[in-house]
Amino acid sequence: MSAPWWQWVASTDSLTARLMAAGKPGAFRVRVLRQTIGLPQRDEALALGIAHRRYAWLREVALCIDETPWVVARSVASLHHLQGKGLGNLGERSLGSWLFQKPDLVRGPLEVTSAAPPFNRLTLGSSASSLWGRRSVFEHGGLSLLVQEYFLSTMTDALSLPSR
Ligand SMILES: C=C(O[C@@H]1C=C(C(=O)O)C=C[C@H]1O)C(=O)O
Repeated sequence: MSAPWWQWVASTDSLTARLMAAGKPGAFRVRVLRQTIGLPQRDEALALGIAHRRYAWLREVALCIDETPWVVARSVASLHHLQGKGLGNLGERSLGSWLFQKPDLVRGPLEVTSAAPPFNRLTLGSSASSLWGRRSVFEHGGLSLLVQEYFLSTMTDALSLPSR
């Protein structure tokens, strides 16, 4: 991975904050693609240590600058953990803004992939392709939340980043 991409992919602070800083003021927006109760994929359940045939909270978003998706993300949490956390009302507010306010927040190790997002609808039907993906588990107040983020080729063009 090139050094400029490493700066993005290996960062452990809020990606929302980084994207806001990289775009023009006010240009950042979370577009919710899907938020639902559904079955996690097997690898997601494994990463969270939950049963993969148990329903979970799933949220898929595009993180956009000027309406162009730069990152697509899918987050997964067990329903049991979610109770009383108020995540259902998040809407188009960023999960990152919510998470990074928690004083007890712990982020597990990052796993990185060059594979495309395994969730089809996140390709958005656009010509953007995913260059790097990563995931980690956030822990806060008994909640374990798997956040998977895929960095799109649109960022390469907009920020003059290397091809990988
Ligand atoms: C985890 C963060 O939150 C971002 C916001 C998300 C959302 O609103 O669903 C999903 C993934 C993120 O990249 C972050 O800002 O670091």
